Amino acid sequence: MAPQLVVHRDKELMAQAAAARLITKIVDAQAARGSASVVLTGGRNGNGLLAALSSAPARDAVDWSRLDLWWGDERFLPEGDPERNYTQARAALLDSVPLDPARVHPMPASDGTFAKGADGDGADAAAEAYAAELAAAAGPEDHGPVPTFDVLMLGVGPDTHVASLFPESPAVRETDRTVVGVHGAPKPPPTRVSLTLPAIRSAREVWLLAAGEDKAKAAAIALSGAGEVQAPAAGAYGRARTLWLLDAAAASQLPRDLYPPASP
Ligand SMILES: O=C1O[C@H](COP(=O)(O)O)[C@@H](O)[C@H](O)[C@H]1O
Repeated sequence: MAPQLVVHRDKELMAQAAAARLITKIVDAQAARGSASVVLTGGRNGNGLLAALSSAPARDAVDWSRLDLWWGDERFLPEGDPERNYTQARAALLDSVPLDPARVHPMPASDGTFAKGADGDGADAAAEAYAAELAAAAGPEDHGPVPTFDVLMLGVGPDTHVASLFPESPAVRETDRTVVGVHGAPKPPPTRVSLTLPAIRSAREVWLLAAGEDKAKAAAIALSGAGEVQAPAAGAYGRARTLWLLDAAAASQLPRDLYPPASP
């Protein structure tokens, strides 16, 4: 199924429109199934969306107590570290809405249970634990050891990485496990935990967020038929829908058949 593209004027508008879209999705899923499940992304665009959601008047339409939150990846750092995706999501939105703590599923931190030990940096064990948490939440109606998320969001990195799946890395080649430890990532911090492409593809809808000029080349490559090992964003798609949400700067290098220039 071909991805759908929506291009907004600038990154602020993109964040606001994506937040409005997410509110509607969550409300619809809660009406249809009683609860909703969303996978959050880190990075500038993901946090921009959460901040926009936090100030959206319609945010009170969501029943926050019936929302399951998961993460697509995490920077494997101590609890509370300002660079952790979880810490940033809390600051942008989560601390200001009445979530049910039992339904919030951050990826493990690098201190505590999964602290560095004789068997390595702990990220592989943390990944295994998160995979088990996902498997426990999956039901018979799901298609495997991961729940069928309503929406899974991914920021697109300037090098086409999504979650912590970097081009040509072992993690992007993973076909069996749903969550992996990532070692030696080219973007700091080097140690991370990430959903794999098979886990990402279990979502009903996958939304890729790309705003800013530094995302233009990545969007053009991923949407022009590149392979997923070279361009991980190309391998991120949902069961029912794949949606690229861009701003005009990130869309500026797209092939004309995908994003024709506006008529004069
Ligand atoms: O490190 C990460 O980067 C990507 C992209 O971030 P951005 O700031 O370039 O938008 C993000 O999607 C991922 O969750 C995060 O861990």
